[in-house]
Amino acid sequence: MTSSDTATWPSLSENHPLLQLHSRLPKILSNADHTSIWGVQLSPSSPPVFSTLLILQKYLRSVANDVDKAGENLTKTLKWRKDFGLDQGTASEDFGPDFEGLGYVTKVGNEGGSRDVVTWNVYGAVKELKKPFGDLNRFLRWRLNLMETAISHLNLSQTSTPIPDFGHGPDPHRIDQIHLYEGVSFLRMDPLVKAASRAVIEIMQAHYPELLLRKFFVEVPLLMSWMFGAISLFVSTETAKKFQVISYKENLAKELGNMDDVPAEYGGKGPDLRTLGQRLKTEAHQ
Ligand code: HEM
Repeated sequence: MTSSDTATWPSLSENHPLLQLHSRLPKILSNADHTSIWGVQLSPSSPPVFSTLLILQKYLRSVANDVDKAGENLTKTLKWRKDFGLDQGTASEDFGPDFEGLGYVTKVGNEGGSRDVVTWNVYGAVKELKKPFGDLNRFLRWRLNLMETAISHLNLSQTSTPIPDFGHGPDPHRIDQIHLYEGVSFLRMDPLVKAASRAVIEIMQAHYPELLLRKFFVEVPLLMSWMFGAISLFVSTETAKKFQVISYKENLAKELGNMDDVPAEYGGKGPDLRTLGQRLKTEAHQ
């Protein structure tokens, strides 16, 4: 039993959309033939389990409490997770040298005194596009592995922090994402990058609702700033509102609101990304 199983959700009226969606779980789970998501085992038991409500809340918030739509979307996600082979609890895959140095997960302290999970995508470090992007399926497995690792650090099955204000306040269980574009040397939209970014955007939109806190695009070369508008066209308005372009990498720490957990290269006082990423891994195993 986890601490989340015993935590109490703020009391809800009988007709609350969250309880309506919860009552549909047995059908959703049997239709999808899959019950796990982001480290949480969805449970239809009553009284409802805290971690199950946290997941349902995200699905409801992403569709303005439309219970039918939330149920449909959750069913699709669970089916997709099963097909994609997520939640199998196997040892983490080694993606080899083509992905070396391209992605990190760290934590950055926030104003509230806790720490936000952050994913770093160092796309500017890609020298040969074919290496990470040539095999779309392999790239997707790598990118989603980074996302799933970041989510695992939210400890959704353990937490007892509900979304404040009966689900209307800011969701504390979200992650920051940072794209580092320094050194990008491809001035046109390569078909491989186009295919990879479209596929990730689609999957994130369909299967990772309410998980993005903020998204930073750092050191976008002036000649490529048009790409921001072009790619943002495929993203929902709600998501695009969370985007921020940072022209000078030294300004990133200030925007993140933390010095100690951000590498000196990005205006902080912390060590490099490799060290910070390793630090989080060690912490998680303690
Ligand atoms: C050739 C260099 C580039 C590569 C390899 C690249 C790669 C990617 C990939 C793989 C994604 C999918 C989302 C993710 O992984 O989180 C993405 C998304 C995106 N990229 Fe880039 N990109 C490049 C250049 C740019 C530039 C110059 C801009 C301009 C700011 C840009 C803006 C965006 C935006 C707005 C998204 C959508 C974000 C989202 O919804 O997740 N990209 N990029």
